[in-house]
Amino acid sequence: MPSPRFTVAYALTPKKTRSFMQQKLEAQARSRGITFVALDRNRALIDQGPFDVILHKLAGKEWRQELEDYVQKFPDVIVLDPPGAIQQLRNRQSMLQDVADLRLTDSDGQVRVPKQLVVVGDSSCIPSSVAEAGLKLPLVAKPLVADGSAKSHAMSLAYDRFGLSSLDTPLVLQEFVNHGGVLFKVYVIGNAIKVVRRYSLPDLGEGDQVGFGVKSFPRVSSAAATAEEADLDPEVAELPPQRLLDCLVAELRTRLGLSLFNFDMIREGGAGNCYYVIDINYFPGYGKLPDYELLITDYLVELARRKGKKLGSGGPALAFEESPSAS
Ligand SMILES: Nc1ncnc2c1ncn2[C@@H]1O[C@H](COP(=O)(O)OP(=O)(O)OP(=O)(O)O)[C@@H](O)[C@H]1O
Ligand SMILES: O=P(O)(O)O[C@H]1[C@H](OP(=O)(O)O)[C@@H](OP(=O)(O)O)[C@@H](O)[C@@H](O)[C@@H]1OP(=O)(O)O
Ligand SMILES: [Mg+2]
Ligand SMILES: [Mg+2]
Repeated sequence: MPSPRFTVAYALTPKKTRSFMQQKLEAQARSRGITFVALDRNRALIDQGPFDVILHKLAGKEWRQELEDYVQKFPDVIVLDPPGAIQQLRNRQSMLQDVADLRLTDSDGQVRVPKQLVVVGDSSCIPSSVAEAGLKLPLVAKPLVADGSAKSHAMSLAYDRFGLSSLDTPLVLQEFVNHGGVLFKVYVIGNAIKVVRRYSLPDLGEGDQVGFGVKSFPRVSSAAATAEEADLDPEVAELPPQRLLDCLVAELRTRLGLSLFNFDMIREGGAGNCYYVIDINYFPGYGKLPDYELLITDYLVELARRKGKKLGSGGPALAFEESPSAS
């Protein structure tokens, strides 16, 4: 009798499909009884399947409706993650609210969010709003909406109040926190947590780092280049305490209702135990994470176990295997 397989359908952008659906993931998953199936976006979702899991990162009301209809028809399907929960991360105000509410403080450190201000009105009011809110310059200006578009990643630094009114609204203005030029990307995959170091913006306010007006800056921390091997100051490079991360992740998983996300964390002054979460991303670039195929597969196997499915092996995890056989 053929061994039961666990079918994971995916609906991702072409860019995400390329970075995530690597051969090593498909091979690893197959060797443990899991089959990936690309959803056909030209056909109604409800006419496809059935599937055990739907992995997705697509925007739009239509897609959301399709998912809801599918869940009604197949209530046993696991949707990673529920669209309603993902929605919270698509706005940089609601994104950090759970971290702010958490007020996490223990013997290992504190976790905060930078002081921030949301401006939705005319940009001419930004200078007075900043003064009224008591925000300290320099500020990071971020588009309010984080919908994955290139525009939603267009960041600027405001060194002084001149030029603030030239910024595009709606936006979030966040106090810049000096952190030694390194940030920690904390990846969450179910119960698994992986932390990597990435280059970040240098500290501001010293020597030639003093700027004027408002300047845009590139996507410094999402580059594939990691700061893992770099010759960093050991204090700056020291990872956040594991216990603090465990506690933070457990809380965020519950509060956000998500199991696939990452967040950017910085350490104030590059030393000490005061941390800030500055960004949370749904279904981030796992493909850049070493051994991500093992972590994703482990999580899917765990989901199968929870569904009471005993998985048979689909063959060896050899990277040169052809596409998965039908279930
Ligand atoms: N409050 C802050 N203090 C200091 N540096 C910051 C702050 N906010 C952002 N940065 C720097 O700017 C970068 C971009 O900001 P952010 O992570 O919010 O943007 P993003 O486009 O959502 O990033 P991602 O590519 O991770 O989705 C951060 O990785 C960090 O280097
Ligand atoms: O493109 P990459 O692989 O770098 O992944 C990035 C991902 O883009 P993708 O979803 O198009 O893949 C981004 O998603 P959107 O906000 O743009 O939706 C965001 O999650 C980044 O934080 C990810 O970078 P990471 O944080 O993992 O370094
Ligand atoms: Mg970020
Ligand atoms: Mg982001």
